[in-house]
Amino acid sequence: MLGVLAAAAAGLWAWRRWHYPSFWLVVAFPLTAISVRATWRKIALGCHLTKKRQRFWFTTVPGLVASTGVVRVRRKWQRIAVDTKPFMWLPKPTRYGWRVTLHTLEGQIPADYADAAERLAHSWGVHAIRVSSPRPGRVVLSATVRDPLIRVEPLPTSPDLLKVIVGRLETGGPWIIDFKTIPHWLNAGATQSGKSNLANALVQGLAPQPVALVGFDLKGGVEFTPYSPRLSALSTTRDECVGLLDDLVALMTSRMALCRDAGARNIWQLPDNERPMPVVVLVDELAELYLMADKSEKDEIAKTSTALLRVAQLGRAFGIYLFCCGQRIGSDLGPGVTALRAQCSGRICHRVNDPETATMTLGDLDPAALASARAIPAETPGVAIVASQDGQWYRARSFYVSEQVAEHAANTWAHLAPAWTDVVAGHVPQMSDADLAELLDSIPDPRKA
Ligand SMILES: Nc1ncnc2c1ncn2[C@@H]1O[C@H](COP(=O)(O)OP(=O)(O)OP(=O)(O)O)[C@@H](O)[C@H]1O
Repeated sequence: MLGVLAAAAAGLWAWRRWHYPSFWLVVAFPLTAISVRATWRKIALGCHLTKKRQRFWFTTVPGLVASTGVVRVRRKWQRIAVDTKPFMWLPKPTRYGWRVTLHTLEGQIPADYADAAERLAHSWGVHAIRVSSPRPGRVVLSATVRDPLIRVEPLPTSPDLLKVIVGRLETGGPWIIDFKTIPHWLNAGATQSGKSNLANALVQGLAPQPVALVGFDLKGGVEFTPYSPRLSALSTTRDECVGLLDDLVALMTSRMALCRDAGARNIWQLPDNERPMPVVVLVDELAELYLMADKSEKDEIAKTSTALLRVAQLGRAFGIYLFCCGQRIGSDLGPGVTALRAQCSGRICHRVNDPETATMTLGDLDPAALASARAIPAETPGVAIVASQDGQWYRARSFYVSEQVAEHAANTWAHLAPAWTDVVAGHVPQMSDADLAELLDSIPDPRKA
């Protein structure tokens, strides 16, 4: 008997160890679902999610004090106030845990459940609970049993232009940076938080696409110089930055004229053979563009700041996109930064040292997002809070892309880098849709690299 039990336990352990997804579905999830349903009343009470409602109560021993300790029962049938829990549907399994729909009680809003999320997670012993509301009166609790971002496996490359899969969301879905939907991005984080790794993932993803890449690297060029074969332009000093920004503004003005003459509102409405190549501008250490060593730099900084802001304001329609990285992106750097931040709807906040940076990067998001950003541990570089236009925020982690891998991609696809003078002169049209589809289909899968 003992031998059979030991063999069964060893079998279950091996099953869990070698094929967790099927073990979760067949063994662990049904037990978890039963336990979630069985404990809901007590947990809802402990998390203050119940409401008092009048109910008929039957007691076999009139005269005793009822279990709530409040009501003295005099008759067998009595109308008393009882704690009612929100109605819970059956939990459903997900890739990393489970989710369940609840009916809110009168006067409750999804924020009440979001406030209680941490208590719920501790009560059920899960990694995290996220709250969403698909429609009024319903709240969905999504539980992740284990942190899915401890280890992230690469995904296939995206088959679309200007779309790069850079990591995974905590939901298990891909973390996509899509410049066509969200043209400008801010990527903030303390040192060693994973900002450069994300930029590497972006370079690796964009290198095989027909886009012109431009780098601003005021860390003396240490970050982007290895990728220079695939960059059409790279500036590493303040002077070079001013010149390159002038080029970008001139490029934008000429594209504006092109669109106006063709009666188009943006470059994507132009015919195939006239559409210019999109430009992605990567900025590392944004603050350096705004820092003033002495007063003689004041005019130069004002010029840089205005040009960058113009690119951010008007670039979207004319195929110029920004990806700005920095340790601090605060208002103390001047009004130019605040205005630029307002134009960047894509926000990525890696681990930060001070709550202020999280607030500055993630803006007026849900306070839970700020708390989550501050709680990112140093042991998991690359984990970030990502906010985009859908108003939702997600925990996500970038794939690990070493400098060598990104450099290899930059060298492999160096022939796709157009000369900057040609881009500025408008001599680099975008490929036809058929050629573009063929090129994007030919990109090798990074999982096989
Ligand atoms: N997604 C990830 N998975 C695993 N390791 C990562 C990931 N992202 C970053 N790292 C590791 O964390 C360390 C710091 O990353 P990175 O250089 O990108 O940080 P950073 O924020 O750019 O730092 P700094 O501002 O000092 O340049 C590196 O050793 C890198 O290999």
